[in-house]
Amino acid sequence: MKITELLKYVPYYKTKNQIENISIQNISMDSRAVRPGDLFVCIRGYEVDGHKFAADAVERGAAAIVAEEELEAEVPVIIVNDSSRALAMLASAFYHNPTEKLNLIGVTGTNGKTSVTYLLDEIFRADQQTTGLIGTIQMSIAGTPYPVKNTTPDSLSLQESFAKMCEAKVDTAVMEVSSHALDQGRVFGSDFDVAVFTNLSQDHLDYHDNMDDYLRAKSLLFAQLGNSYNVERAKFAIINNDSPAAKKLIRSTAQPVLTYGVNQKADLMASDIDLHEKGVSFTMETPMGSIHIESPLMGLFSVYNMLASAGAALVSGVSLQVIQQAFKHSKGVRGRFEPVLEGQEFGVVVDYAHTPDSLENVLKTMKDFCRGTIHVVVGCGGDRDRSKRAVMADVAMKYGDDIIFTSDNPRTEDPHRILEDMTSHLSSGYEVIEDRKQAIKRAVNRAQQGDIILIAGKGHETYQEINGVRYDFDDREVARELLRHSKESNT
Ligand SMILES: CC(=O)N[C@H]1[C@@H](OP(=O)(O)OP(=O)(O)OC[C@H]2O[C@@H](n3ccc(=O)[nH]c3=O)[C@H](O)[C@@H]2O)O[C@H](CO)[C@@H](O)[C@@H]1O[C@H](C)C(=O)N[C@@H](C)C(=O)N[C@H](CCC(=O)O)C(=O)O
Ligand SMILES: Nc1ncnc2c1ncn2[C@@H]1O[C@H](COP(=O)(O)OP(=O)(O)OP(=O)(O)O)[C@@H](O)[C@H]1O
Ligand SMILES: N[C@H](CCC[C@H](N)C(=O)O)C(=O)O
Ligand SMILES: [Mg+2]
Repeated sequence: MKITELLKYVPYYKTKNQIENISIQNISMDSRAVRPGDLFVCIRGYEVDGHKFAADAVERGAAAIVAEEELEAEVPVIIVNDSSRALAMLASAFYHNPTEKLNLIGVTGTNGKTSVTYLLDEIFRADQQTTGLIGTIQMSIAGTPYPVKNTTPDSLSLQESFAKMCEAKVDTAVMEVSSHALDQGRVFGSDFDVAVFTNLSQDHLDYHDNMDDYLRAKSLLFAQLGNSYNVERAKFAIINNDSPAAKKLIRSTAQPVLTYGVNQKADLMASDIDLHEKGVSFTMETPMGSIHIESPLMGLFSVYNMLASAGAALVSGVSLQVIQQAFKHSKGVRGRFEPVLEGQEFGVVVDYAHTPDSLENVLKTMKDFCRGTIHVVVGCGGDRDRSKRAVMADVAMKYGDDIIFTSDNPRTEDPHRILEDMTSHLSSGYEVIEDRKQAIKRAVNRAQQGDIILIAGKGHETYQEINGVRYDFDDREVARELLRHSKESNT
């Protein structure tokens, strides 16, 4: 492809050399993957500066370089203000702007992104559509799963995936959009039709300076809504009006907004909410009429997730009846309030709650039904937001009865230090068992009929990352094995 064709999509650049005759084979952001004829884009990263690898890329045959500074190179150098965002535009153009052909829904917020994207996928499949899904657990294109490295992929892999979706005749693609991705321009240039906001609470303060900065990153999804070349379809923002962040987000978009909620007046509202042991039921009032919802999903937070996905589905033209059926038959998400059933007399639930707010939501839901003791096994990840650790411990202490603090993914941190961060302000009433399997075992041994064990923080994860090594570890498998073992030793 001619480089000048691609550069039409980059709003501002300068170059010292002639580029008119240059064609490129591919685009690369990693010098190690450059092949002859590629365009190499230098990205200033968090670990290293990609500009350092320009010479390496040229040695491997790069036909041209995109950079944020003038570099000495034997090939043309195209200088841009922001190479991450330039890469996103180049990638979209290289794959023929695939998002213009998809109904693309982006979901952002601290908690509930994976849950809402899975609900939306269920709704669109119930509507007989071919779907694409991108998020924390995996990517799937027309039912075929692919592994992922990030919740939101880098812009190059993302546009390639969108192109694959177009080839597979995907009608609607639903994706999680993390605040990191928005900040780094990974979704820049993607033509979203609907942008959904779930909620904002404390997380990622290792990356964002403060909560305002975190919200500013989230607001970029709403600010870019409708900023593409495709003006044929109406765009919509779907916003949780019960969130204190709602007003700022509503003001950040120039597109029509549909609000949802339970407390504040909104376009989609839930009333007559019944949260019970087997799920939820409520009346959903929408601009298209009211409908009774029953679902096996647990807790008030699931009502919010259903309202968010109903809003996005309705503006995409799906009927209320299809939405109602999808909610009724929802299978839930792996590792999200997932029960582990081995015929034991108490409940065991594995959940991905790794923020104070999600832990509180899950524990509140359990407290409503549990007649016995609530055992909580929880830890915090290493190399991530330190300031949420003590708050998560407080939440566990407030709602749980038998608290065991343990390791999550320590990554490169000392697990002992993470546990210190969680507990140093507490005096008593908890136990620390660093080894996660032993911690789960302790809860299983102590649980009695009518109790619930919550194993929080790792959900669907099938590994535990310690010092750069990922060891096999699946909370669900570990719990299952321990439950079977305890049953055998009791018989
Ligand atoms: C802190 C962070 O967000 N890092 C992301 C970032 O990587 P980075 O800036 O560290 O990259 P780098 O290693 O410094 O490299 C800079 C550039 O030099 C290039 N390079 C490097 C070496 C070389 O020899 N040659 C070369 O060309 C690299 O290809 C890259 O283009 O850009 C990469 C590509 O997009 C991401 O994969 C990576 O995510 C890392 C793995 C990560 O853990 N990110 C987490 C914090 C994250 O993004 N999480 C959110 C979910 C959060 C949530 O909502 O819960 C997510 O979306 O996954
Ligand atoms: N709407 C919600 N509000 C608060 N907590 C929620 C909500 N939905 C789910 N949760 C809780 O948060 C946990 C994570 O949910 P989910 O995986 O859907 O969030 P996410 O935003 O995708 O997280 P991540 O940022 O890690 O990708 C769930 O296991 C549940 O405990
Ligand atoms: N997307 C989340 C994942 C956290 C999962 C938890 N198990 C941990 O390792 O901290 C994050 O990047 O903060
Ligand atoms: Mg997720």
